[in-house]
Amino acid sequence: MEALVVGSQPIMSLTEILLGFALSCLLLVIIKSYWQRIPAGLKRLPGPKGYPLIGNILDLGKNPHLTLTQMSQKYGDVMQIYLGTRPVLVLSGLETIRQALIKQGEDFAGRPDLYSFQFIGDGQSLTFSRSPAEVWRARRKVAQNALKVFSTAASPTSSTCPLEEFVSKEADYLVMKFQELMKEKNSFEPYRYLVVSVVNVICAMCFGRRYDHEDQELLRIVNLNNEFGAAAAAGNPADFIPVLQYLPSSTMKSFKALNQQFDALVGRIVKEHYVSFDKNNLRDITDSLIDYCQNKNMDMNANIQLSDQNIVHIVSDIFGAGFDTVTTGLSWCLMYLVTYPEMQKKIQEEIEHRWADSAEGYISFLLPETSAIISFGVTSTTKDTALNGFYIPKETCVFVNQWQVNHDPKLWKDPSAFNPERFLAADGTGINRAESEKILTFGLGKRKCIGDNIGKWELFLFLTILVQKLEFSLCSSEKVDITPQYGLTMKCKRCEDFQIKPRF
Ligand code: HEM
Repeated sequence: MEALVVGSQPIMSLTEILLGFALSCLLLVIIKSYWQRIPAGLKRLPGPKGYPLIGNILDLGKNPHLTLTQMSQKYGDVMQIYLGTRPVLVLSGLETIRQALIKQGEDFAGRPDLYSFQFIGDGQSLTFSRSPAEVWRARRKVAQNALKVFSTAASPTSSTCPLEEFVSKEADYLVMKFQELMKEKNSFEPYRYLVVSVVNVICAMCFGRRYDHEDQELLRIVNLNNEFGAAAAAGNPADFIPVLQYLPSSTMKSFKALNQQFDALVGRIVKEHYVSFDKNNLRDITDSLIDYCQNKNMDMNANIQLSDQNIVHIVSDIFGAGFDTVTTGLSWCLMYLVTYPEMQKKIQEEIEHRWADSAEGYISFLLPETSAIISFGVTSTTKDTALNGFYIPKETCVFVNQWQVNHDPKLWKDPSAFNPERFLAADGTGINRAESEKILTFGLGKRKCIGDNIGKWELFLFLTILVQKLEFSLCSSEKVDITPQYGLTMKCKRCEDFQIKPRF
């Protein structure tokens, strides 16, 4: 090999020179990815230093919501961490979050291009895909419309809306089932029964059918979604360290498989709907989407077309988003009612004496206190932007720390204490709107949950019927641990010690 020679001494071989050059290039690429040019007048995002390649992943620990809340006290409401090699903007503080998601809503309305998102709904999901803004907006509108028709409009055969009918049926089933379990075992764990009932409600809305609680197809749906929740909560390292996408991963393999199974299942039900579809008798959300699709396809001026496959994805999205959240909210409510029996008594008295206006009563204070169950919202920036004077490039992944807002001592007196009465209006009549609007449950702005009213209404109805007919308590006098378990939805620990007494 030729060598660089000074006098008679070679000081560097050509191989060494090439290697040095390659390393310098690599170093430059790494520095460039961490070091961005900041436009004049704006500041660089503050945040903790991370390790090369893994960034701050190890700092997050088992409770990222708590760690990031702590970090925000040091670095502020707008800070940047690194997960692997990906910069992530973390937003805290209600005013900062309102500024970003509402006042600058268009800038923060994207979804990040996480590797795992492309396997949800074949990369076409309404919730997770990165489809162009106008396509996402049109699909969101279609989904909102379909939800409205089957959740709030009066059904032709009844004075109540379909959602009310579905929930009443399921709540009555639960009342019967809990009594049966008491006879058999003297105590029970409620979550596994609540989840099947909540799935049945969303099945009734989406597919017009109620399943028997032992039905194998229903249990498969429940299991697939439990697995999805577990995979999402565990986090996927390949989303943040791209090189891992090319290595075999058993977690990723089962995540892909369960998404395919879920789509195949919904696809089959949608196909059956096409066969029996009758334009003059729309039975459920799936029919309403098919109808929309056919009308749009006939309308040559329609700028956004919905394919049959898109229908499958919209139904899957509504279905997937609508039951883990509601079940978790409901199980928290029951957990608090057995932990604070005096609250249960108040609700029961109120239901008996003021049934008609109980929507403004104790349950409506209990719900915001117990159903703020989402730790983080996850969005991304759609263009280069600025927030609170900091520069934020296009396509930055954004974590919205909802947990921090819901436990912020600047917003709440004694934030960790159970105190539904914080939502009571000063004159003692009804709910204090300004206070309840400070709670972040359903996100804010362009990406806000489209099922918020359904979710609230469902929780209210389930709870009212259950508490009216049953008295819930725990069989052991030991204090239960009600520390939330970290996940995108924060769950309570399963508890086998529930018992009930029928009230009439
Ligand atoms: C207590 C119950 C619920 C909670 C706490 C909840 C919470 C949320 C949150 C935090 C988001 C994300 C907002 C963001 O990205 O900033 C969301 C999105 C969404 N939710 Fe809900 N949700 C609930 C019930 C429901 C129900 C019942 C449905 C449907 C029937 C639903 C459908 C959706 C959909 C489709 C999205 C995605 C919207 C989009 O990306 O444009 N949710 N929800």
